[in-house]
Amino acid sequence: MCEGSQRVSQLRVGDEVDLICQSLAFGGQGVCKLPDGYTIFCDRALPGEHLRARITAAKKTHANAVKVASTQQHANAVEAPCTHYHAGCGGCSMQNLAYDAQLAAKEQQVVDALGRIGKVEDARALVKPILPCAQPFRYRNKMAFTFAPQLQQVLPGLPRPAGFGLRNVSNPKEVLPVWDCWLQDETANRILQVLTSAVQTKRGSQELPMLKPWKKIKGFHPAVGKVTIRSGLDPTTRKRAYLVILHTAGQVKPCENPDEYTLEEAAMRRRDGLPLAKFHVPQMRKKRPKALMETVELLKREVPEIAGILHYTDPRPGREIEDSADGLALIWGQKSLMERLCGLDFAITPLSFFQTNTKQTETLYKVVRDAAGFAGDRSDVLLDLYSGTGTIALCLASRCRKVYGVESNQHAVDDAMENARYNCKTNAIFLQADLSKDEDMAHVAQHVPRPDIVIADPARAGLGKPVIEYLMGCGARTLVYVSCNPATQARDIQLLTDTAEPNSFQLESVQPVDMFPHTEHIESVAVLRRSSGAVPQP
Ligand SMILES: C[S@@+](CC[C@H](N)C(=O)[O-])C[C@H]1O[C@@H](n2cnc3c(N)ncnc32)[C@H](O)[C@@H]1O
Repeated sequence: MCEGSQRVSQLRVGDEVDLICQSLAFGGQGVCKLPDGYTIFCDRALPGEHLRARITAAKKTHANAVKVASTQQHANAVEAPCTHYHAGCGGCSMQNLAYDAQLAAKEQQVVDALGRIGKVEDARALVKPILPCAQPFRYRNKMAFTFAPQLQQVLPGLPRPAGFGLRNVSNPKEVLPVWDCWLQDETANRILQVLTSAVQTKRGSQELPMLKPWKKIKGFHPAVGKVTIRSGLDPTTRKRAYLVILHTAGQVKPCENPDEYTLEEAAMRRRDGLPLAKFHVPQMRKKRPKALMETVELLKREVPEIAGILHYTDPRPGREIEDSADGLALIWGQKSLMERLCGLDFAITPLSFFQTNTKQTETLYKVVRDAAGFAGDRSDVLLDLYSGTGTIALCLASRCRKVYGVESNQHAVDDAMENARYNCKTNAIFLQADLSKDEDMAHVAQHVPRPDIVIADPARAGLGKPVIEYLMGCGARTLVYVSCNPATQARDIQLLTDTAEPNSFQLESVQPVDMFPHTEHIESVAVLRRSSGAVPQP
């Protein structure tokens, strides 16, 4: 609602308007409406908040805005604890909303998507109360920070040094300096601080690869200069261990005749009886920038918890390591970590997906386990679609006769097989297939026996047509659909529960789980079942 007399046609970029935020949209922006129904999506607006906002983009259908100030005290507003949030950091979107209110807003988004997109009539009754995260800060085991040759100015008159940070919510071209991110632990923040200090030394600023090579590349996008910090659990010391991955564009080539493992790492892993991760990471070439090696020494000295440092070069900005491992090179230490989930040990590599909130993943998997409805006599065949490194399939394997995982990323499939061996799950099989392709889905259907239970945990795009068609005909009695996007989940639920289809499922419940407090991200687990009469015969 617009409290001023401004009309849509008059809205221009830079205008300020008084609004009341009605709800949160998927993506975390506040939804505000003008009297004629025109929608303004406003960053950082809280549901129910009266605010003044500045228009940043005005289109025919809607406008975007940033909050300038609250105009009335909001009942659920709290003081955000993080300094960077106040400065406009885009890493969190809701730190100044009380955690209970964040949970209520996320739960409501799941209900709304199910009703509006999924056309589910009794959506409110089917959505269970959202499960909160017991540790709402410092929960992420992986964060990426962007490098900027000039960070955003913190105060007028102060210099703009080089460093690492996160994008400004209202001006994504600017990278805000970040030294204490409340989403990751203190050790990861120490790594960030050491790296920023390294690029601010004279030699560092001249030689470090994230500064140099990208300048030579036409059309370079600065997002390519970044650092990823990942953590896992050292199985021998039971302490957190860290991988640092420096991403740059450019031409830093690995040596021609690389060993698959550093001798140091291989000896260490053999001694500890750990699996030698299968993926191939060449050692970085001998001639390395001096500043880089000084930074490595500094990191090792200042943060002894670091287990390995890698370098990823990519001439195509924005491409993720998971898409192509070609440019990955080991600078020092080990190239993978371990993490413990539901009593099993998993290898974490830079090449495959791993859930970023380890503790809350155990809550999520417990929901999946309880929803699966096992026969109880270990007779079930379970199919885990979009299986990543096999974590769900392996956590449930002891309750099944056989578990199958299907995943498009070959590195993740290799990790899953290694994880199965390491955890002695001899009834687990993992296949590589691109589930968006009919021929790959047909191949899976041919090689996997009729499943009793299917778990599907796709990326944000949801299930594709080949998967929906397979699910309708596969005969499984239960489908547990884990989603990080309530909109695509609701769209798929409508297709899977279409009563015009003889083999359709019935939606039993949807359980939202808060995996990512203070951010807009929403995870939900939908349970769909078929009555035995509707199960197609093979
Ligand atoms: C949200 S992750 C879930 C992974 C796993 N279930 C877990 O809990 O760690 C989605 C996975 O789907 C995989 N994926 C994405 N597109 C795919 C496709 N078209 N076919 C098969 N797998 C795909 C990704 O590589 C990723 O590992």
